[in-house]
Amino acid sequence: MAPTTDILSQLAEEISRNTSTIVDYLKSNNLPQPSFGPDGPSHPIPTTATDEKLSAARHALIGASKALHALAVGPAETTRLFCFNELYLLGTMQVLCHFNVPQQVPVDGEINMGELSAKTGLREELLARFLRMAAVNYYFSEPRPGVVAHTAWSKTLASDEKMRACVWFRHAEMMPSVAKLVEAVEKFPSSAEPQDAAFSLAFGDTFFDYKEKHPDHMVKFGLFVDAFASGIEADTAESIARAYAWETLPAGSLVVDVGGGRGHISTAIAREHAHLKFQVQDFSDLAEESGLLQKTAGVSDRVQFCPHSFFDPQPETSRGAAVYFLRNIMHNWSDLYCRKILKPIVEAMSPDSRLVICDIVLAEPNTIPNTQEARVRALDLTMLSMFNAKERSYWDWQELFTSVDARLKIVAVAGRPKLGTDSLIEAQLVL
Ligand SMILES: C[S@@+](CC[C@H](N)C(=O)[O-])C[C@H]1O[C@@H](n2cnc3c(N)ncnc32)[C@H](O)[C@@H]1O
Repeated sequence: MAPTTDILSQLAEEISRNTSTIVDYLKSNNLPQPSFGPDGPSHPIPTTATDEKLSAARHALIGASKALHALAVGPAETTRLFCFNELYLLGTMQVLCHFNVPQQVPVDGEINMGELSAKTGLREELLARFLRMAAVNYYFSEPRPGVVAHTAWSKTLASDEKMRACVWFRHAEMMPSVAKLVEAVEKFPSSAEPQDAAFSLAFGDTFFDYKEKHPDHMVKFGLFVDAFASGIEADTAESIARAYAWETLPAGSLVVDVGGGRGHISTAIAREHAHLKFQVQDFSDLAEESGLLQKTAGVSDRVQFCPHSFFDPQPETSRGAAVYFLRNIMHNWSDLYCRKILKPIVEAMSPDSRLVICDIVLAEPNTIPNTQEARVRALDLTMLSMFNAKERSYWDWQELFTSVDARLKIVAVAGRPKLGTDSLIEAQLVL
């Protein structure tokens, strides 16, 4: 039987209710209302993971308006026009960023198309076509024919190279990898090897080996990661420093930050918890930068860098540590390689040692807001296409741990509202 429920009105009501919550919040906190204009706020609804009511209203509003939009367009039209706009919007934004168009449009004024063409070197007729495609998607406006101005959206790209790196990464690395997904899945349906991932088929090298040979990609990837990690509900070093009971560890306890990069997370934790010592393990080429970071932060006496590959046995100096901490490491690797990373850690753990992993714990389908789930599903497939790796559910984590050592059991998981997308998964050798 054909559906009779008036779902459009239900969604409209949900939109109206959550809009009121948000508008009231903005008014009572004297905050600007969202706007497309160049002076519109870049984070109009300033939620954080801990701001539960506002965050829930925002997710509900986005989710209900997404559903209402889908129902209004309808299934056949959605499929007929599948990703049509998004594909060319991505290409358009990459062209505009490549020709430095966002930086050449005055942030609080206008410029005519001819002048902009001369400044950017992008032929005027092409410039106009790309700009008009961008403008129907809220990036740039044409207040009068032939005149260009910023919107709040395009303004985010004008002064922030990290934002431009987001466009670049999606276009230059994700799109070619996505185009190779069918080939990767057909040729290597159950491969655990990064060299069989879609990225490697597209670029002829694994993700990080390619970066090493193309430093320009490495730099832009770093900018992209920074932008991604600083968004609404992102997990900052500071939130991680507060999300775990670091204060309960005995004075002088050692935390080993495995694959810790320059050690920015250890530094943040060290600053808040003066009774702890840290060993940051990563490739030796990060030693200098790491030392500088610790010095600037005034924690050099408690945070030391140790060149170490996580596939090798833990050094003597870090055996029996209080905590082995791994942030955003495991989701870059298949189970096969995760076992190779965990084995030397487990061998070094004492019965009191904790393994603390900071990564996503995938929720069961349909148990979190659609917008949040869509984001982690996309992250999961990013891990597949870039590395042949994955995001994991609670049971995936537990199964992985058990496959390394039957005694390794999850003892706690800290997630929302203390953290945003990631969780802290704490495991111990339980005899
Ligand atoms: C996604 S980053 C995460 C860095 C850091 N944990 C953080 O949360 O910002 C992955 C890190 O793993 C490091 N890495 C990759 N292979 C490694 C290996 N075999 N041994 C040690 N570190 C490695 C990289 O150099 C990089 O710093």
